[in-house]
Order: sequence, then C-alpha cells, then structure tokens
Amino acid sequence: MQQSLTVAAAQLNLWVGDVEGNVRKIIEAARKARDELGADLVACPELSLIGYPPDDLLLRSAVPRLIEQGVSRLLDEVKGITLVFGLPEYEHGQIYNAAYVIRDGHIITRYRKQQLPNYGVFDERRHFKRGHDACVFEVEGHKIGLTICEDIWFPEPAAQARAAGAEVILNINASPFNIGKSAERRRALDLRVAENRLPVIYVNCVGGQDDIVFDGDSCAVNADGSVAFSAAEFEEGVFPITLQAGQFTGELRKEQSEEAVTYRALVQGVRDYVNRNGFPGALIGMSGGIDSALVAAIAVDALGADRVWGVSMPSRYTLDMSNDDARIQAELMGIKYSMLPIEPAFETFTQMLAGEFIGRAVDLTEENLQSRSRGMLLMALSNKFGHVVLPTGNKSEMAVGYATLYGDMCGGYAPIKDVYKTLVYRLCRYRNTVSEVIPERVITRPPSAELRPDQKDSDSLPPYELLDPILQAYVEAQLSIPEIIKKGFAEADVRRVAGLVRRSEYKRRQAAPGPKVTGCAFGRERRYPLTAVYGDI
Ligand SMILES: Nc1ncnc2c1ncn2[C@@H]1O[C@H](COP(=O)(O)OP(=O)(O)OC[C@H]2O[C@@H]([n+]3cccc(C(=O)O)c3)[C@H](O)[C@@H]2O)[C@@H](O)[C@H]1O
Ligand SMILES: Nc1ncnc2c1ncn2[C@@H]1O[C@H](COP(=O)(O)OP(=O)(O)OP(=O)(O)O)[C@@H](O)[C@H]1O
Ligand SMILES: NC(=O)CC[C@H](N)C(=O)O
Repeated sequence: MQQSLTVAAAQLNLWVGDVEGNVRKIIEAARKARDELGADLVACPELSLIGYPPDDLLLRSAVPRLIEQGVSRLLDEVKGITLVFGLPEYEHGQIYNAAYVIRDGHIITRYRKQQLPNYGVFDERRHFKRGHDACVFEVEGHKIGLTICEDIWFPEPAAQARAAGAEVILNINASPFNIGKSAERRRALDLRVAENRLPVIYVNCVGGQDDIVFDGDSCAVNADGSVAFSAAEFEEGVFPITLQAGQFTGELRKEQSEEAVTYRALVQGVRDYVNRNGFPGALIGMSGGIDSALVAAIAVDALGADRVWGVSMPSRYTLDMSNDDARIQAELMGIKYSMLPIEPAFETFTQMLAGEFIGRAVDLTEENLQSRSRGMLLMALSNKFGHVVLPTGNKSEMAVGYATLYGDMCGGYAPIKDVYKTLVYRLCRYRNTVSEVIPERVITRPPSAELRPDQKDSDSLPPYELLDPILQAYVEAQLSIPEIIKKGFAEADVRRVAGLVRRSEYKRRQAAPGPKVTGCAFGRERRYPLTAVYGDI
C-alpha cells in the first residue's frame, strides 16, 4: 500500500523584482509546510523567485546572478521537504520560464514551460523560449508530473507527463483574476482530469501587480472530477492537501458572491500598489457621487481609514446635497476630510483667459476648467504630503472618453477604471451589506458631473443599462458595428458609442493604471492604435 502524501500549496504574495524578499517568503513557507503541516512537498507559484510578470526586468544584466544567488540560498536553507518553485532560467543566451524541484541541497529535476501565453495581458514570447520535455519526479513513492500555468490549458503537457509515468499533475501558476476566471480554470482542469484520469493540484499566487491582480484560487481536483480542496480567494497562506489511496482531502472554502470577490480584487490592487510604491496614503476628490464613494470605500478597506484623505472641492454648480453626502460618507468611513472650494481658481482662470476668449461662447472649456482646478489641487496636496491621488473614473466613462484629461483623470492608480458603471452600483450595494459606508441617497441619485446647472450624465450618454452591454460587445467581444446591431441594439446608439470609443483612444493611453477585473481591460491588455482610419469593423 502506497504511503499518503501531503502537499502544501503555497498561495503566496510575491513582489516583482524582489528576489531576496521572495526567497525569504519561500523559505518561510517551506518551514511552515514541514514543521506545522507535516508536508512532504511544498509547491510555490510560477516564477516565484522574481514575481509575475517581470517583463523587461528579465533583460537586466544583473538578474541572472540574482537568480543564481536565490537558488543557492534555497538549496542551503530548505531541508527536510521537497520544494517546487518557479524561476527564469538563463542558458546559452536564452531565457526559460522554469521550475526547479529541490530537496536537501540538491536540484532533483527541472522543468521548462511549454505553452507560453502571448495574448491579453501576457507577453511571454517576448522573453522566453519554450521547453519540450515532460518532468516527472517522485516523492514518498508518488510520481508527480510538473507543469506551469498555461500548460494546463492545453492537452499535450499533461498527457506527456502521464505518458512519462505521472500519477498526479502539479500545476504552478501566476494566473490573473477576472470575473468568471475561477469557473474558466475549473473547466480547463476538468478537461485535463478527464483526458488523463489523473488528479491535479493547482497552485496560484495572490496579490496586486500594477494593472493585474492574482486571486489565488488554488485547488485540488480528484481523478473523478470532484474538488477536494479550494483556497479562499486573495488569502495568502500555505494550505495542506493530502493524497491517500489516490484521493485528495483538504479544506473547501466558503463560496462568495461575484460582487464580494470583485470587491476584494479591487482592494488588493489598491493595497499592493499603494504600499509597494511607498505612499503614506491616498487622496480622493469626493463629490458626493457614487464613483468617488466606491473608490473611498475601497481605499479605506485597502489601507485603513487613517491613510485616506477625502477632499470636497465644490464649485458654483455643486448642490448642497452633494457636499452633505461627501461629508456624511467621510464621517461614516472615519477618514480625514477637507473642503477646498474651487471658485477662486475657476474665476482667476476665466479672467486670465477672458481676453483670448472674446466672442466665444461658454462651452465644454469652462466645464473642463473646473475639473482641472480640482486636479491641480489634488496634485498639490499629493506633492506636499506624499499621498497618491486615486482617480475615480469607471470603465463606462473611460470607454467613451467621458473624463477630462489632466482634470478628473489625473492621479496615480485608478481603482475602478475596469468596473462598468452598472457594476459600480452592484459593488456599492454589496459593500453596504458588510457595513453601511455609502449613504443610500448617493446610490439612488441620478449620476451627474455637476459641471453646469442641472447636468445629468444621461444628457451626453445613453443610459448606463444600454451603454454597458454595447461596450461589452464592442470592447470585450470586439464585435463589429453590424454584428452589435444584429444583437438587437439600435443602430444610432451603436454608432454613437463606437464612435466615442474610437475617438477617445488617446485619453486612455494617458490614463493611470488600475486593476483588471473584466475579460478585456484597457491598458496592457488592449492595444489599439491612436491614429487609425477604420470603418465598421
Ligand atoms: N487624437 C487626439 N490625440 C491627442 N490629443 C487629442 C486628440 N483629440 C483631442 N485631443 C486633445 O484632447 C482635448 C480634449 O479632451 P479634454 O480636454 O479632456 O476634453 P473633452 O473630451 O472635450 O471633454 C471632457 C468630457 O468629459 C466629460 N466629463 C468631464 C469631467 C468629469 C466627467 C464625469 O462625469 O466623470 C465627465 C465632459 O462632460 C466632457 O464630455 C483636445 O482639446 C485636445 O487637446
Ligand atoms: N465637488 C467635488 N468635490 C470633490 N471632487 C469632485 C467634485 N466634483 C467632481 N469631483 C471629482 O471628479 C470626479 C468626477 O466627478 P463627476 O461628479 O464629474 O462625475 P462622476 O463620474 O459621476 O463621479 P462621482 O460619481 O464620484 O460624482 C469625482 O469622482 C471626484 O473625484
Ligand atoms: N501565466 C500564465 O501562463 C497564465 C495563462 C493562463 N491561461 C491563465 O491566465 O490562467
């Protein structure tokens, strides 16, 4: 009878570039797995030594040496347990996305990733060469086939490992979050399990890295397709999974709503961006509207109320109700709150421009001057106190260019830039079920930019319930105008929305990064030309 095997899934939050820090974390995880969990094997995420995605850091001349030192330290310090970790492997002028299996000071075997993703947010073929060979190693009499992330999304690498004698597939990952991703992963794992009739262990990292967030979602699937272990999303930890008589046992997480998980993703993105870039806190322009309310709630949950500073900057068009709501929200959240009216700046700018503007009607220019006066004040506070400004634009607005360049777009990290307005409402409602931090009136009032009297978003944009599905079809599904019309949308609406998206590409290119939560986020994932002539495509 085969001995049981305990595998520790190290769902770690690793920092891109910080090889020494990551090595320390891996050593800590291995010790915990050995001493507290009695594990035989501890598995860390893809590229755990350098973090994911390292991008062009891989090209820096000092990196191969850093990686070598990291490997030596792991060989010296991890004893009494088998360790699997990921690293960039440099050989004969090439780089491989690799994983090493080490035990008691020896490299037992190594594996090179075969399927290199090169779509969406991934650019692996820019840096890595692919591997070709299976890697099977033995722990306590169990034969384990090692694969890396994208490998599990294709049939060949797991089948190859099985042909080489694997009885269990271990897949180490750096797989970013988006809404629905967990279900996509389970579908890929189910296919591999069914094709090979082998159990699979899936280990992923957690944490925010610029414009992507990793949710963990590590799991173990038995050969019969049943899920025997699932790690809570966004929880860093080392989790035990036991394999006995061919069956896994482990703990199953409590499943959460889509809103709860998405909200956690945004919190993680903000927390890791602000902390890793060394900001003492965050500044938010609080209008009393729903977008700034959600951003403030996320910032407080990410950083704590004492590191968040809300600034109300009323103009002549701001309703008392908006100022009240901004103040009430700040009080509910317990954050620092200041009020800096923009009227003096706005008047000064209008006077300064009066000579040049003679004979010209008041138009968008004056609206944007208000938005830019606010941006100027927030950036001055940022410069003086060091807090990063969090712009509040949502995906619906970013898509159609409904934001002022160097105005409300200014800032360093944009927490909800990939959140459609209809989802903004759902997330606010969800957050209030945890504890009420957003006044009900903020959620129920019609959205308005308050840049002219009685302005409503619906004066310039189709209602969000119509806009968002058209955007999903145009931006995420990349459908052509005729295809979207065929889905039942009015031609005039589709043409108008598509036109706005095309014309505002230049704005998005200049926008702050923010966490991806949809299937196609602006920024790293969607690279469109600024200058291009195209028809209905
Ligand atoms: N292709 C191109 N490449 C590079 N730059 C280009 C460009 N086309 C225009 N530009 C530049 O961009 C300028 C126009 O952009 P910009 O100055 O931003 O102004 P613009 O897009 O004309 O106006 C801002 C829009 O955002 C709305 N808004 C503002 C503030 C808050 C909210 C809200 O509710 O959240 C909404 C506002 O109602 C208005 O519809 C041009 O004057 C030009 O300098
Ligand atoms: N009176 C104000 N005081 C402080 N900040 C403001 C004010 N008005 C606008 N802002 C800032 O500019 C952003 C854009 O706000 P605006 O009211 O124009 O539209 P919005 O996209 O509906 O946002 P919100 O729902 O937060 O009001 C706000 O989220 C806020 O950060
Ligand atoms: N790092 C990777 O190979 C990730 C690719 C994979 N399809 C995922 O996102 O899960």
